[in-house]
Parts: sequence; C-alpha cells; structure tokens
Amino acid sequence: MSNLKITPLAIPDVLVIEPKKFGDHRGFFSETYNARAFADAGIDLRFVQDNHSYSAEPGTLRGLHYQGAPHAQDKLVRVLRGRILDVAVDLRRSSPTFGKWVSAEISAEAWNQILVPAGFAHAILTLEPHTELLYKVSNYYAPSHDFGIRWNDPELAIDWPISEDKVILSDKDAKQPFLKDVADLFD
Ligand SMILES: Cc1cn([C@H]2C[C@H](O)[C@@H](COP(=O)(O)OP(=O)(O)O[C@H]3O[C@@H](C)C(=O)[C@@H](O)[C@H]3O)O2)c(=O)[nH]c1=O
Repeated sequence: MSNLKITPLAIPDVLVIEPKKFGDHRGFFSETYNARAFADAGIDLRFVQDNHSYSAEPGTLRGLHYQGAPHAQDKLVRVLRGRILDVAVDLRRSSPTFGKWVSAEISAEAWNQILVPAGFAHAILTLEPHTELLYKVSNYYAPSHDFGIRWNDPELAIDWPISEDKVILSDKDAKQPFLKDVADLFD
C-alpha cells in the first residue's frame, strides 16, 4: 500500500500530498519525500535544491513568484512549523485554466505538502507566527529568470484572507508587475 495520499486540486496538475506519519511514544517518523514512491504515484521529478524560509509574523505574503524557462521550477512545499495558505496561478498560455488560481492550507499539524508544477506562479501567506517552510525545487535558483506578479492583481482576483493594509511584503513583491504587463510566461 502506498504511503502517500494524493489529492488533485481544481486545477488537477496541482496536488496536495499527505505522506504517512508514524507516531509512537517517542514522537513520530515520516518519509517526507521518497523518489520511488513519488514516481510510482506518477510524480517523476528530480529535485536539486531545498529551500527553507521563516516568517516571523502572520500575514507575511511571499509571491507571486516563478522562474521563467529554461529555469522553471516544480516546487514541493511543506510546513515545519505553523500554517500557510498556498496559492498557485496557472501561467501556461495554452492551458484552459490560464490565469486561474487554486489554493490549499498547508500546515505542520496537517502534515500535508503541495506540489506546484513548473508553469505556475506561487505564493504563500503565513497564517500563524513563526512559520517555517521547507520546499524542494526541480531547478537551481536563476536570479536572471526570477519573475513575479503582483499578489493582488485584480485580473487574478485571488481571495486572500487578509486586508491590503495588514499584509507584510518584501519591497520587491510590493512592486511586482500585473499579469497583463508580464512578457515571460509559458507556452
Ligand atoms: C528563491 C531564492 C532566493 N535567494 C536569495 C535572494 C534574496 O537575497 C533572498 C530572498 O529571496 P526572495 O525575497 O526572493 O525570497 P522569497 O520571497 O521567500 O521567494 C520565494 O517565494 C516563494 C513563494 C517561492 O515560490 C520561492 O520559489 C521563492 O521565490 O534569498 C537565493 O539565494 N536562492 C533562492 O533560491
């Protein structure tokens, strides 16, 4: 029996993945990533970099981010501490869901992960203080191809559970362009 429970979201390329967690009197054990189990489940990716980020305050929003081709990244995101709303936006022009978004709550407590494939922009909003993410990516960081879209682009109309005056952003993310002005999308 597989140790992975996989649930596609409304855009079915975006997956929520729950690895099995074995609890005992000491604590727990979990295989949070197993290349063979993922491949058996149809997720045949090669991850090359692990990223760890910490956000002190709830309401911290990182995104929307993506790396352009040929450096596009699949991202397998999990939460070590705290809770996030994770959002993925389809940037594949030929996709029937181009410009549409999906979201899922990912948390240390739920022990779930989200797979955001290449071709999507990605953002996270922290819902608790001291939230830490660990995520695997399938391509190396390429600053020359590190692109973004404004988190509150009205064309995307993402239903963020936070008001604009409360959100905590990087200087870069506060000034990201709108989707209509972005040239480097995907086919
Ligand atoms: C993403 C990245 C950043 N950095 C550096 C650049 C910068 O000085 C510092 C912080 O970078 P950022 O402000 O871009 O970090 P952050 O806003 O956390 O960016 C991340 O957001 C989430 C939503 C994603 O999906 C990730 O792919 C990534 O884009 O870290 C690396 O050295 N390697 C990397 O892979």
